[in-house]
Amino acid sequence: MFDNFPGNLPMSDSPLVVVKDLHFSRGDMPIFRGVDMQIPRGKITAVMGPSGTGKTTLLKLIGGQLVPDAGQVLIDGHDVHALSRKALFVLRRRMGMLFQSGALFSDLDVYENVAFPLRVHTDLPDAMIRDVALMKLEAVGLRGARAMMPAELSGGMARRVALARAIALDPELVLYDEPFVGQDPISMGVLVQLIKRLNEALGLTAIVVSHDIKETLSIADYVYVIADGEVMAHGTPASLDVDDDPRVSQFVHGEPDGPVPFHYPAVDFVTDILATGAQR
Ligand SMILES: Nc1ncnc2c1ncn2[C@@H]1O[C@H](COP(=O)(O)OP(=O)(O)OP(=O)(O)O)[C@@H](O)[C@H]1O
Repeated sequence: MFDNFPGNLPMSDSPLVVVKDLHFSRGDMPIFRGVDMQIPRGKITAVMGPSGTGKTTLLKLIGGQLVPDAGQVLIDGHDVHALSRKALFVLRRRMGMLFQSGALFSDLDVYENVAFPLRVHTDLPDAMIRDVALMKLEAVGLRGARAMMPAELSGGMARRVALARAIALDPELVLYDEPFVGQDPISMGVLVQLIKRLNEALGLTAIVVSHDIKETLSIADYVYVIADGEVMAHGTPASLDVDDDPRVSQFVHGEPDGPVPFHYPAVDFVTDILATGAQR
């Protein structure tokens, strides 16, 4: 009876997430013009591309926070945008999200931040919540910091607590949006390894959106590069490294100059400067 309920976990080699001919616009600005992707199970897939290309938007479409104009996102065969609210809620429990803006609750200590999703989404007794929360904090190396308040944490520690919270419900799929942003090289290295280790230990499927090309490629099993509303390239890090498309090469090697423009589309600069009147 519940065979096709999104809470079920069929074992399969098929991709966990399939994005089919996705179209999405913001007002009259097209963001995606037919994006296709397959996110393999149990692997880390990186989504990269120039700034403003829609990577965060893509994660929100996958998570069901945004609705596409056309096309589909299938998670384990379930069309995310065709689900009832209840079924989407159940499906979301199988996803952990570590968003750039996903700040910790500043009035809850570290322990309560990690326990929060368990309290909201489960009926577990307190003793079990404690075990799970401490296990997740142990996994990110911060069991000893359980009584600290978010304001007392370094940026790296805060990101690790947010990660512990994101995996509190044992998600199958974790969406990371710029997990390394604002980190010093040491805490960045710690986070990179942590994401890799957690993925292996918990058999997670991860989608990582990041500008930190070197770090992300060092842990990614597969990479999609998106630009101009489309998938520009995809493959393993090694195959992209030797891709001779200059746009892919510019991106993968982090070169500032190349075919991928630095500027957001705008009218000609001189025309803009010479324009008169009060317009901005
Ligand atoms: N709430 C919103 N309303 C209108 N436009 C938006 C909104 N959020 C994002 N956009 C626009 O959608 C486009 C894609 O944004 P998005 O944040 O997905 O890009 P990104 O690739 O994640 O960027 P970055 O790498 O710089 O974080 C941008 O042009 C942005 O200005």
